[in-house]
Amino acid sequence: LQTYKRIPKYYCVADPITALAGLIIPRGWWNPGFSITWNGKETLYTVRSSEVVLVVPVFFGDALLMTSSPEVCKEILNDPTRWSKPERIMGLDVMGKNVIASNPPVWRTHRKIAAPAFDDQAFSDVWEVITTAYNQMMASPDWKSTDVHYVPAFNNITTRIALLAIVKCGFNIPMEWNQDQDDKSGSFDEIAVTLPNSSLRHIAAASEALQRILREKIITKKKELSLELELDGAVSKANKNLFGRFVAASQREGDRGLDASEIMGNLFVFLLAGHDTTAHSMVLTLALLAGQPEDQERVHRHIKSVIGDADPTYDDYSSLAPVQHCLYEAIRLFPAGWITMRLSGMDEVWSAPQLTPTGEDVVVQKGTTVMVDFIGACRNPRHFPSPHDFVPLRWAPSNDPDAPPPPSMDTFLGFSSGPRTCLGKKFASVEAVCFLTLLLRDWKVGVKLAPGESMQAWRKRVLQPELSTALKTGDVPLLLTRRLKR
Ligand code: HEM
Repeated sequence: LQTYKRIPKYYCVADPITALAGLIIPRGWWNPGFSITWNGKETLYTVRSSEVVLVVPVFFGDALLMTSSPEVCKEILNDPTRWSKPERIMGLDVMGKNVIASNPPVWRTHRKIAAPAFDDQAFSDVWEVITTAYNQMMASPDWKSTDVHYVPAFNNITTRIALLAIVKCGFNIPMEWNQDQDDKSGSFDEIAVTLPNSSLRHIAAASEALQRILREKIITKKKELSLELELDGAVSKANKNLFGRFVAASQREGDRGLDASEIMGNLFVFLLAGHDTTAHSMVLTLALLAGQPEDQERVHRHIKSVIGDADPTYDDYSSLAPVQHCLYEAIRLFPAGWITMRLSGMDEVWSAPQLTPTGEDVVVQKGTTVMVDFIGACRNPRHFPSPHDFVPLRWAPSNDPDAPPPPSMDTFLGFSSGPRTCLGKKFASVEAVCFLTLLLRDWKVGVKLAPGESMQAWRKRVLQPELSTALKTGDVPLLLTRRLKR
């Protein structure tokens, strides 16, 4: 009641169930039942004619503000010192402090170590890993022997592809598409079983298996790096990835550097952040393209015009922009990182278009928790006309002088914004563009409708993501038909 009295009247008070009741339970993200459905999320703001919504808990917990205003979101995200991450989302530090679950100055140290690992060499490695995995997949009897292939859960395929990319390129640890999946002990396949199911109650289980695997690998890596430095005076190219960088930084700085738990903490969150997110974005892109054959044909023709029947190389990446547009449009509709929270370090006044129905500014008191709502911001109709439609072409510059310009990358918050913007943005884009290019070159992606079902009904039935630590799809069934080579 005290909180409620402080709230100016013009804020909308949201229905606590629609408005993410799970998050206001004091156990926060660790609430084992934490799982939020998609229902109503797209229209949360438009039905209230307000880009700020206040969530008032009915029984206990603090009120919190949610916003879909890209202008306000950017203002918040641009200043991680004034707007810190609240304790309640620090649960991701189960294995140790890390770049995601920390605030400045600790966050700055971790980010500085990790950022250089995302360079052109890493992206070119990602490209190669994905191409090899795709070709191994196509050579398997399942795929080779048929021209029409029904996959009941295509998300399992994209999940393995994404795991391969981060494990091989981020950690330089051997893993193959067609590795014997029966022998999982001590390998990343062991945790792959739990990781895709990354609701937080599964994370604890995954982290135990991962700790065991990583502890051994860190010891081996330390010995390897010491030997390299002794013999060559420098760390080899093979160790200039995330794993090598975190271990090398801890050795270099000695007691002042990262300890073993911080190395593990970072490797764990990179696996998590770099795995599920990209996997779901790739399968959602395919599902949306399956529902819009004209867009799929246009992209297929473009791919053929760039690479013909050959495998693409990393040099082709920038020529494959239409594929990237489909990915961005899928992320815009279903942002894998769907929300983040910040705590105001001082009193603030927000001033932006359509923040409130009356057009007034919003006063935010120090200590208020704000949910930066990436779903709301990515579907904000001021920036994205027809916000709920899949329109890959909106991202393409048009020759028509009357056409609206493509959305500015500055207001697209699918990968967040500011100094804490997603570190893996290009990694994810390169990985997804490579995989989608190969698949769309060779296969027409469609769906199997239930009797009497329309495409719209299929989309409504299948594309109902669950909002957990990341936005995730359920099983996405796809029907693939081989294209004839010309
Ligand atoms: C389509 C795929 C992806 C999407 C949509 C995505 C989205 C996001 C978003 C919205 C954030 C901000 C979260 C917050 O502020 O709480 C974020 C942060 C982050 N992402 Fe991604 N991400 C993706 C893939 C990746 C990949 C592949 C990696 C690593 C290989 C990665 C690593 C990170 C890291 C380390 C952060 C934290 C950055 C910091 O706080 O300084 N992400 N991502």
